[in-house]
Amino acid sequence: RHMDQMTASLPALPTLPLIGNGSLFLGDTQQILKNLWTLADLAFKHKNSAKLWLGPKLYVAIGDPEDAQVVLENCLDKDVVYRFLRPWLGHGLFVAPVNLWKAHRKVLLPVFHNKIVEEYLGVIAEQADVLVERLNERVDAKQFDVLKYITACTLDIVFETAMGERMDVQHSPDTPYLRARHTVMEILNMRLFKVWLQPDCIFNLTPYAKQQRDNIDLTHKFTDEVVQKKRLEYERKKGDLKGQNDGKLRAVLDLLFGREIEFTDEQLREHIDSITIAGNDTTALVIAYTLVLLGIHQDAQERVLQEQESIFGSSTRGSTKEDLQQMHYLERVIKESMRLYTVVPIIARNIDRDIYLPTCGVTVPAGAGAVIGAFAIHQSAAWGPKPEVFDPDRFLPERSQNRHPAAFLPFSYGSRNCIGRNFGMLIMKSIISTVVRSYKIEADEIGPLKVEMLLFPINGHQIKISRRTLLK
Ligand code: HEM
Repeated sequence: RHMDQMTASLPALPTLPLIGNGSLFLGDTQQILKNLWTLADLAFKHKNSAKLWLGPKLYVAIGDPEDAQVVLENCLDKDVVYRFLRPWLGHGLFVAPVNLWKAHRKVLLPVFHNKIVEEYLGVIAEQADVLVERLNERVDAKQFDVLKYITACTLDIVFETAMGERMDVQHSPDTPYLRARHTVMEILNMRLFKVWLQPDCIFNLTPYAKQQRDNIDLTHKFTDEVVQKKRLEYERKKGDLKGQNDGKLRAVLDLLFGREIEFTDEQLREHIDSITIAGNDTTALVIAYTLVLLGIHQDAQERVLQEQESIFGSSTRGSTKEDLQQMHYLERVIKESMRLYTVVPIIARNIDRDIYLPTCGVTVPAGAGAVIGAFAIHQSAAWGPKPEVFDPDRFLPERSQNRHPAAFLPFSYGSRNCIGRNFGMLIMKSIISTVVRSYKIEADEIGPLKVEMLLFPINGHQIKISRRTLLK
């Protein structure tokens, strides 16, 4: 009651007894996205925020950059909804409680510094070449879903750079480990949107609980073995190679030994699993959306190609960091793709103390949750008229300078934003550069979308490709 009073000026959709607005999350994943848009439209008609009750818990849905900024800068604790990830990711960075997160993020931050991730460009270039080779089977054929090709490629990149292990998913996509990962993700997704499966006491009675446990065990065992192997290597080298680089790739895991916090093997596993899970599907999806958008907008594809030719001539070699720095237009295209198709559409935080939101003029009470609608903010008034139009030049510096800094948050915002965002940009630019130099892409509209943990097109990322004649 007290919470309801404090937030009385916020608009709300009608509630039902007990479940409140829980019905927003009933139905298929396409319907759920439509419901989220209904909520966003309601917020836009008021001061860009609305409230909803999920069972006994109050949430404030935020569609305003200023209010999003206040929450993301001040409330670093993740919402309880992320608890489903705990059995899998433990206290890895993604779901770690705030105190532990602060200490660990400080140690992990330098590992994702540009200077380090740039060392991974060789791995990225190699895997991009394999991707181009694999796509060859689709040349001049009918439309196909490009996401599965891209996902295999980003998995190879993220695994090798995070763990130092070459998985070769692009050539052998069907392994027990990958199957287990997939099953766990499917169960987590299902639980997120089937509210009746959320209480542990009910979930544990279903066969999914055992299936989840068995598959999580299998993935843990896999990462544990890699961690143990790397620890042995680290101990062996510690004595004779102080500070020297033996020329081998320094994967994220290698860099987590001997730091100011001595991570246990379990903590290492939790961090590495979090990184490979947070870093893969996100990156793959943005690449796939961008390729489809380039297929739809031939003028943009032509501009990307011209920029590529000005950097590479007719070469199909991989990108260096200097090359990537010159891909200004491609960077704008990728940003526009992330704005229109925000692959992490919602960010949910726990409000751990009363917090005043300046735009909606409401103090949100401690104990409530905040749902930042990144997908809605990306199409809000902050983007001027026609936010639905694909226009990469919105990101030109002169057109960006008056925009609110939190109007664009594909990687979230504030100190708990995406730690891998620079690495992600590096991968995305590199891969798209290689694909566009090799193939001309054609595509139709993306069509209806659905929200699972991430945002997917119902009909997949359909494209048609033909080989570019100019390039060898
Ligand atoms: C286009 C690619 C990517 C997108 C759109 C993306 C998006 C995000 C977002 C929105 C968050 C915050 C999630 C939340 O609070 O609910 C996040 C966190 C995170 N991301 Fe990314 N990400 C991308 C790539 C990567 C890559 C390449 C890595 C690592 C290899 C990575 C690792 C992480 C980690 C570890 C976190 C948790 C950070 C923390 O809580 O301190 N991400 N990402």
